[in-house]
Amino acid sequence: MRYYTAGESHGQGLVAIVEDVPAGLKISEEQINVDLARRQAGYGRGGRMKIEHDTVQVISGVRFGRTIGSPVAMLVANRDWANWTDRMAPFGEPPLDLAREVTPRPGHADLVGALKTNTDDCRNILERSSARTTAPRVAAAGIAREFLADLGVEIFSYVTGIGSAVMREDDPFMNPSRYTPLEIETSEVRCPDAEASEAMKREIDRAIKDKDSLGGTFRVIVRGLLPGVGGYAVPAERLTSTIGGALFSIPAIKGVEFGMGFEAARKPGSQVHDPILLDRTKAEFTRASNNAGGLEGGMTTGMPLVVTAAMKPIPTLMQPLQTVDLDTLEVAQASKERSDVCAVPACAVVAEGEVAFAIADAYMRKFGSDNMADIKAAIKAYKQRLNTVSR
Ligand SMILES: Cc1cc2nc3c(=O)[nH]c(=O)nc-3n(C[C@H](O)[C@H](O)[C@H](O)COP(=O)(O)O)c2cc1C
Ligand SMILES: C=C(O[C@@H]1CC(C(=O)O)=C[C@@H](OP(=O)(O)O)[C@H]1O)C(=O)O
Repeated sequence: MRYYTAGESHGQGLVAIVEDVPAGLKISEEQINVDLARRQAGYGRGGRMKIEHDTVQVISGVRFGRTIGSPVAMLVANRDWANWTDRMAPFGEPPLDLAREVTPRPGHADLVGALKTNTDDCRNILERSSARTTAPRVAAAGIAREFLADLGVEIFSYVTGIGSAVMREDDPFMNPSRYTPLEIETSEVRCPDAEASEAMKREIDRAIKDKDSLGGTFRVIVRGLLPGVGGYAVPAERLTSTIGGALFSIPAIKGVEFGMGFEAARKPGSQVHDPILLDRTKAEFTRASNNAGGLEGGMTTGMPLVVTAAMKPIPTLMQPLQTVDLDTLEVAQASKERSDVCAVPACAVVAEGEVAFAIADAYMRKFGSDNMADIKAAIKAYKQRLNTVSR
């Protein structure tokens, strides 16, 4: 299963096409819209989120609520397009008073993108490098999420830090299931710890006051995974690579850690690797700990997948940094677009979708891809074999 997207931040809308979708998968437009709304929320989001109310329009590949085995095409419209029709028109002449973007923002794609594509207007770059493009990605991920949900796999995320306000957890890798979705989603920063949530909001308030911006960290958890999904033999099939690459494809992601992550590099092996146990009542192998975060040798262990990612601070600053004017080549202040101050809670929702895609694709490689009934039959046979092995 894979997806493609097209669309600019202030164009008519954004399109996603999902390929390799098994037939017979139930799809709920409402559920996709719930995820689109979750992606728009979060303390610290900017004025654009008051304009947009993202909803998905499914254009192909679904009939009476179920996939039919063809690519699924989806559209998320830009409400803001109404304010940009002159400046973003696909055809015709640009307006005479068209303001070009010539003061590239440090930290955004503006300068390097303009150099690369030979333009003197950074708008051509920022329109597509904008994280607005994560809206169709979340819509597309809805297909992967429905696929996994149908197989008993659950994905959620929560924010673990914003700026210097960090949530303390005693053992996040062994027992990441103690937080309920309600606790997470009712927090304005999507953090289940009430005290940490308040500290994070204070941090964002301070950044707004200082005309600054913030990044942070979040964790994605996947439960209900079967062991042995992914691969050790072919580099591209290692889930560490596909999930890591998918997370790094999200704008502003600068770090990814599985389980104990970088901390593992500072500890001896005896304190890192997870002892193997046999649970005789369930006839399955299990682990005494989950420092690996659910992956060994590029494959799922059957323990929860625990992956943490770091997002850098938002590049657009209301007190802009120094840049160079591309027209005059003189010192200038970077452009000051309307902007989010912090988008870590939204980014975590985007990350859930990316992780869902990587895992859905690996499930289909292992269990088939044509239709849900065959996939479920293959999973049942696999579970029976594992059960026999451990008995
Ligand atoms: C959900 C989300 C919202 C974002 N909102 C903004 C924003 O409002 N303003 C901004 O300058 N950057 C924003 N960014 C970050 C930029 O898109 C990102 O830093 C930029 O594309 C450069 O890519 P890089 O950080 O990977 O180098 C956002 C990122 C995400 C994931
Ligand atoms: C539109 C979204 O995010 C945008 C990401 C973004 C950027 O530069 O990445 C800049 C802002 O857009 P605008 O310039 O229109 O205010 C954000 O609002 C969205 O997430 O839906």
